[in-house]
Amino acid sequence: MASRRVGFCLSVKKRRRINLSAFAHLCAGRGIEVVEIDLSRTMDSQGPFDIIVHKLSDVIVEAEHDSQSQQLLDNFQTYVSTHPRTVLLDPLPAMRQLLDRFASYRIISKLQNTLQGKSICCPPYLEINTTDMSAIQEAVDRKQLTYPLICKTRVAHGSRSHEMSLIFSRAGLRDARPPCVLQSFVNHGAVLHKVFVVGEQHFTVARPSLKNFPTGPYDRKTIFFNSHEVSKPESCSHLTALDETMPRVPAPNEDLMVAMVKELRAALGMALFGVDVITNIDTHTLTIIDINIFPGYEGVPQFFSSLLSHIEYVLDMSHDPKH
Ligand SMILES: Nc1ncnc2c1ncn2[C@@H]1O[C@H](COP(=O)(O)OP(=O)(O)OP(=O)(O)O)[C@@H](O)[C@H]1O
Ligand SMILES: O=P(O)(O)O[C@H]1[C@H](OP(=O)(O)O)[C@@H](OP(=O)(O)O)[C@@H](O)[C@@H](O)[C@@H]1OP(=O)(O)O
Ligand SMILES: [Mg+2]
Repeated sequence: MASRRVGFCLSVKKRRRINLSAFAHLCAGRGIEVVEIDLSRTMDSQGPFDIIVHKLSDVIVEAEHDSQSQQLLDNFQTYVSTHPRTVLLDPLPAMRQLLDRFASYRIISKLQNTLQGKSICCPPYLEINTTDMSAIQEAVDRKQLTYPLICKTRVAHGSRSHEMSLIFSRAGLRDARPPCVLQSFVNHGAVLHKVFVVGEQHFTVARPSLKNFPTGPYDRKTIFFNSHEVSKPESCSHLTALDETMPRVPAPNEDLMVAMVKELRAALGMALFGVDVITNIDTHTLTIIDINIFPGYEGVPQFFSSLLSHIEYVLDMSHDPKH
């Protein structure tokens, strides 16, 4: 079998975390060569590639205000468009939707309609584009969003996108920093499930999450936090500590997760993504709070073997004359 080449285009942080040399070793046993792409060099000099696995979200976000990142992105895009036989995991337009929380919550809301009757939902939310306080207050009232509200930046990826706040009353709305999403906080017993998707497969891991709060509004100062302080495996924050007497919420139903992942894969047109779900402690409704591009897959020992099978599957399909 002729050797096949997989290019990886990742940030320094991601490369450090992922241990690419271990994956390269696994691939070598299947006649697949792994190449780390250096975006600052010409792509042609590093190719050819049968497939490119990337997480260009940082570069795309930076390209908005940085011409050097824009140049790197242009070079990458030129290579991709002049090499149509190179498969991209995942396609850039598909990935771009998830850089914008406005777009991703629209996708989740649609899914709620597609999976009607299956007890899956998206928390009620608003897209905020204005600094006009009275307009924000009026929109919150009109949409009947319940307090507390969680405020998330419109940009969904990159270091600044994880700074959030919990707003407890109308007065607290002044702490919202547009453009952002205001979303009703859903009590879920401080447990989050991360559903990590790799093509046809998915893996679910439990993580710490924000604790329950009494339904508002009430007079309390806005809490500012970084999402990575509350929902990483090692997170240990006063915001996640739950009262011992609180009943435990059931784990999400697996059939429901299968249906959710299938619909989302089709809706997104992506293979490598993560869905963060919580279970409403009152209604037991599965609630989708976030979708992430190429997440960390921490706690998924099968990630490498699963990624390799997916790459092989995609390459076989792309060489099959019937496709
Ligand atoms: N609507 C909600 N109701 C209750 N808790 C929520 C809600 N949305 C978010 N959270 C809590 O806030 C945390 C961060 O939210 P979210 O996943 O949207 O942030 P993120 O920065 O996109 O995270 P990630 O690092 O997974 O991309 C969640 O892990 C969860 O604990
Ligand atoms: O920090 P990790 O590596 O584990 O992965 C995180 C990833 O960072 P990365 O850039 O290193 O992939 C984040 O990406 P950015 O939003 O910052 O772009 C985001 O997708 C998180 O959801 C991931 O956490 P997880 O969902 O897996 O807990
Ligand atoms: Mg996210």
